[in-house]
Amino acid sequence: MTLELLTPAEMAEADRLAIAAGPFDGIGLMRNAGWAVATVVLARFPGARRVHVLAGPGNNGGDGYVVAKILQESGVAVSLWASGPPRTGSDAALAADDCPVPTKPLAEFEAGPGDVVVDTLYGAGLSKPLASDAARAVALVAAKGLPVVAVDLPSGISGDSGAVLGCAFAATVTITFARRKPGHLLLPGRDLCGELIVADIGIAPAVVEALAVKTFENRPALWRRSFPSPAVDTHKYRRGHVGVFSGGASSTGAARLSALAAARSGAGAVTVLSPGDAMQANAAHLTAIMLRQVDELADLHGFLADRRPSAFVLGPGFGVGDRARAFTLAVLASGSGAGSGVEGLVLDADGITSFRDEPGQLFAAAARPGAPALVLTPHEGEFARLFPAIAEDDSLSKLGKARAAAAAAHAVVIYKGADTVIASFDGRAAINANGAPWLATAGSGDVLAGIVAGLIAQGMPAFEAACAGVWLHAEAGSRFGPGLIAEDLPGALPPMLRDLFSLPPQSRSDCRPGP
Ligand SMILES: NC(=O)C1=CN([C@@H]2O[C@H](COP(=O)(O)OP(=O)(O)OC[C@H]3O[C@@H](n4cnc5c(N)ncnc54)[C@H](O)[C@@H]3O)[C@@H](O)[C@H]2O)[C@@H](O)CC1
Ligand SMILES: Nc1ncnc2c1ncn2[C@@H]1O[C@H](COP(=O)(O)OP(=O)(O)O)[C@@H](O)[C@H]1O
Ligand SMILES: [K+]
Repeated sequence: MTLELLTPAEMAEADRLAIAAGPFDGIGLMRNAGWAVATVVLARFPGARRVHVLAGPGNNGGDGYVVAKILQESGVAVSLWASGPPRTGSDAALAADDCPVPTKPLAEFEAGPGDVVVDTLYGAGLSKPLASDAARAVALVAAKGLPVVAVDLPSGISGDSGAVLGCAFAATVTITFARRKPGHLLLPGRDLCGELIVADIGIAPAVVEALAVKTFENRPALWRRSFPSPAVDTHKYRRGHVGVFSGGASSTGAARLSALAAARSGAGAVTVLSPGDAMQANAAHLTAIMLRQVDELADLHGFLADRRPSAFVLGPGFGVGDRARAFTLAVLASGSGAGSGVEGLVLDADGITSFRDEPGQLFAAAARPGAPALVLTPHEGEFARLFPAIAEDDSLSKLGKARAAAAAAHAVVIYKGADTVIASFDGRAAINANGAPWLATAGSGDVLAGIVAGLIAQGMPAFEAACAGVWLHAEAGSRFGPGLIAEDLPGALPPMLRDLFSLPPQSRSDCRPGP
């Protein structure tokens, strides 16, 4: 499956370019779309008592007229309910002229048990909350529990953001065209699409390539090519060395979770950097992971000089304050970012919160030429602390917010949640969709931070490492399932890694480098 996600505007441009390039004109693409939908309706609902096609005023409605015609010609009982006539001269008007099924006003829509609804009210062109006739149809279908086949998107869902404008259908199956849209993966859109089918309607790959899309679904094909694989003659320090900062005596567990995850992700060496008062607690619980006392900046500089770490995690259980800020800025000041030295810093939890009053200090340090890559891993609350203006901007989707934050911070931002978005300051972004609610458990984020740092330490570029880490973490949680606690996650990684290494080598990556 292709990874590119097209915004509705990009999809409209793809339609335009495809029509210009041929062989299909607008009505040709619409007929292909209608056929794809009718095929799904016939295959999935062979016993439908009646199919109700709800047609809107735009080209989404145009698809509906094609579907109604094909279904009626296939012997299905069809009712066609329209919210209004299509705009004169549009492809939808051509489709309506060619449709033998009489239309009835949407405001009078009725349906009964055993019926199926095809939703072609609004797709990519949804621009405002559903009007009363459409909202009434949504409520009636929900009350009767009828299956809905949504075309392009369930009406009411924004293709850009996945948000519900007013109200929306909850579809059993959604058929979209050429490529998925962000609203198919972002919540609540993802949930309301039901099963998602991407139909080929004759838009050539070259058309999509011409759009130079920068938004992707996060799947292994996006980053598999740069996933670190140990050379046969490697040694442990060539596999990267991660330093994980521990909190004080009463909060050491989070750092150890990160450290274990970094080791499981393949880093050759991991050291927990512990304050003196927590050395005993850490020593009692570490085996393969190394331990070093770091109280002052001078201790950190000693570690940097002696052990040449390639990535750090700072934040889990660390405590909020001056010390977190000083260590963060020292790490960001240390790296060469060019193959030797510190390649990256994953700043999580308390590390993020420590900069709530002076985010500019962090962002300037990350923007310094040659600085290690900064990866921020905020959940919603932490995001709002570091990026309050972006968090409050209701015009931005989660995708837009993550992108804006990454640009502001000169960082890779992993905006966590059930629909985690990974965004880079270079404009690339990916939406993750393989997670499961079992991941919502204390310490789960600490493990994610460790995986990402482990991958960066092994030489994976920060955006790819962030995407790979999010995917592995989510996959581990989903496969483990009920009963998951954070301690289980590092140990659940090896089967995922084995699967990754058994994938055939890719000849190309779908992830274009940034500018
Ligand atoms: N030839 C083409 O351009 C093709 C278009 N396709 C279909 O065309 C759709 C996009 O068509 P459009 O751009 O016409 O967009 P839509 O059909 O989604 O709706 C746009 C129209 O509805 C109005 N509108 C938006 N939200 C409204 C609301 N809540 N209440 C009342 N009116 C509202 C807009 O002002 C506009 O007139 C796609 O989703 C896809 O289903 C496909 O058939 C493929 C080919
Ligand atoms: N409902 C959910 N579905 C999928 N993933 C989730 C869900 N809720 C949380 N997660 C994931 O679990 C992790 C929780 O991280 P975080 O909130 O930092 O927890 P903690 O601070 O306890 O470690 C994140 O990676 C997040 O994306
Ligand atoms: K629709």
